[in-house]
Amino acid sequence: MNFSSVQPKIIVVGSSSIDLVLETEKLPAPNDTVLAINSDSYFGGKGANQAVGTARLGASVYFIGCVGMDPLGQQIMRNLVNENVNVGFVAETDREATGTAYVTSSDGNAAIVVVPAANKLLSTKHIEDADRYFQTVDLILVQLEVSLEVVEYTIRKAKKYGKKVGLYASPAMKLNEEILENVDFVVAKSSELYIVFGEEEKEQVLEKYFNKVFVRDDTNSTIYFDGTEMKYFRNHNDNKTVHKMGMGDAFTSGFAIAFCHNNSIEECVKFGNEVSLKVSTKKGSQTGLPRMSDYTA
Ligand SMILES: OC[C@H]1O[C@H](O)[C@H](O)[C@@H]1O
Repeated sequence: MNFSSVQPKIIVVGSSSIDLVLETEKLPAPNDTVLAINSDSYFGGKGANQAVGTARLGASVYFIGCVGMDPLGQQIMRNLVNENVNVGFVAETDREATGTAYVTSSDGNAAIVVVPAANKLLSTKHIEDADRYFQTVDLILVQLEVSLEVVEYTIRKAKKYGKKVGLYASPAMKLNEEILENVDFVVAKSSELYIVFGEEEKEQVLEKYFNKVFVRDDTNSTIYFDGTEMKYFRNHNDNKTVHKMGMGDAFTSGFAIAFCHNNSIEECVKFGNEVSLKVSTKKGSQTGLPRMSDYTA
């Protein structure tokens, strides 16, 4: 794994939120009432998680998102600044509250309900305002917690300037061919593949989008097709896994950093898995994200 001395520049377009996590003995079944063992709040949102993930790994990161003009929005802004993420393009709105995610967590597994709120007000105008920065960065990262219109607009702008784009296809939705053609890598969950790609079988999807689609499951394994054979890598440590939330964002962050440093696809996947494993050892989507010093010291 090679980390060149050139600092990668990344724009992350996406959501930010406060995650309210209720820990329970078991995830409640429909119509159940269960008691929480404890409750806590963490910084989250797939966009902000990836902004923090890539910044901790040494990138210069611009986050483009939208928060409410409320105390939670201020906390998110302060956290991003503390994490060395540039917030010059984060919009603040008085029309919606800051996004939140309600999480029930048991045995490390999480059931998440996202309230997009201010995140859904992120518009193509906000992306346009950052136009000149798109020309200067190495990679743009997007996920699906902001409007599809914004995601598509971002990808088109990135391509206009010949920039690389990575997409974490979560929460899952059907992606159109234009998106799939124009992104350089897509991270998707195994259990949601049929939603993102329609009816196609996993093998078919991976072969069609070889070296482009990376499918993960919650045992922290990643599978892809390299043009010749299926490749499968797994980093797992049952004893240390306390929290599976945020593993996809962490994988995407690690993959993105390795990609910006021009490593092979295999190295990108291995590093993504490693970063994802780290985040699973602490509660919260951002807490356990590793720093570049963990790898270069
Ligand atoms: O990917 C994990 C994230 O999904 C949800 O958006 C939560 O905010 C959580 O931080």
